[in-house]
Amino acid sequence: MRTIDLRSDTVTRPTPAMRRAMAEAEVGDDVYREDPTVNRLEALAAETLGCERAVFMPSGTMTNQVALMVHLKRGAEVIAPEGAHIYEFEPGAIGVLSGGVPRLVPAPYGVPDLEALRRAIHTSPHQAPTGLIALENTHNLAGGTVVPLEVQRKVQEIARTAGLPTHLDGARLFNAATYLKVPAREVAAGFDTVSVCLSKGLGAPVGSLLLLPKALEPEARRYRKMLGGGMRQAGVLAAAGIVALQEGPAHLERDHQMARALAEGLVRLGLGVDLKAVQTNMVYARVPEAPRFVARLAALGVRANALGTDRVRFVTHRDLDDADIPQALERIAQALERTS
Ligand SMILES: Cc1ncc(COP(=O)(O)O)c(CN[C@H](C(=O)O)[C@H](C)O)c1O
Repeated sequence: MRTIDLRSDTVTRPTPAMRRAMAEAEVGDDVYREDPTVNRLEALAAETLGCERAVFMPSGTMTNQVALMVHLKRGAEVIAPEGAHIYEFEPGAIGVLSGGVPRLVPAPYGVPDLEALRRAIHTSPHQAPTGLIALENTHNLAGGTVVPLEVQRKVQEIARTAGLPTHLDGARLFNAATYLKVPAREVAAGFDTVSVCLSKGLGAPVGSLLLLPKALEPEARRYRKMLGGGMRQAGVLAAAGIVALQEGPAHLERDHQMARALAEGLVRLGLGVDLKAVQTNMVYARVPEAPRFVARLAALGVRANALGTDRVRFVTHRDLDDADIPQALERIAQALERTS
């Protein structure tokens, strides 16, 4: 029986084109900036996203945390939307690596409440100073939801007025661009730093990029090295990243359509799904005793992640066959029958 893996788009495997590029990659020592393929990837990413420079790193967590280290002084606050990955799933790194303090603001569907965000900016000497405003697009825990460009621009205006930098956790920036039907550079526009993952929906086996101004690059590279992210012949990985940037975005619309079909099927099965939140490649469903349900589902050959006791996340991606979603729905129905 074919296992249908809906745990995350991080499970995507390198394509044959990526493997060929990896095998043929020209390499050098990237710590000395001599890996031609890493240099090509970084130049391509900066050009694609309309930023001055890009730094290749092993993970999205590292790109986010290096950005926070560049922006934040110890004891400064980073304002972020509730459920932000930089707070929820980068295990305490904010406090450990940058000495920053998270200040979460309400963000229904991942869209920050602008009034709450304005109020969260500290100026009193009795409080931690605000050092950064961060957004997440798409927003993972909110459901893979998209922050509208005009909201991003309003947040950037608030930050500018307050003299604050901005960071975008754009792990799934290309999913947001696909949903908005705009070039990726429009989603990245206006932020001081932007993280973009190659290893999720774009399909690369490893890696993320931190997009940033030239002036911040030396510090970002120093922090990357400090964290052990200085890589040697990383062109083998960057070669796949180039293919992912060039070919990956075209597959995302299908991922979104599969998620929509899955969501509608789950509703038909009686599960609680907020269809308004199903905008890209994620579906969150309310399922009683979620961990037990996920275990039963795994025994039926469908893998998904339980969040807490009553939510299950399903994520679609390019490695799924067209038959996988209908097949997954059949197996989900079986798993549900076993509970009744
Ligand atoms: C918005 C966002 N920003 C950053 C990251 C970190 O990327 P990696 O460190 O896993 O490369 C993730 C990974 N998300 C992973 C997933 O969704 O399966 C897990 C939760 O960490 C993310 O969703």
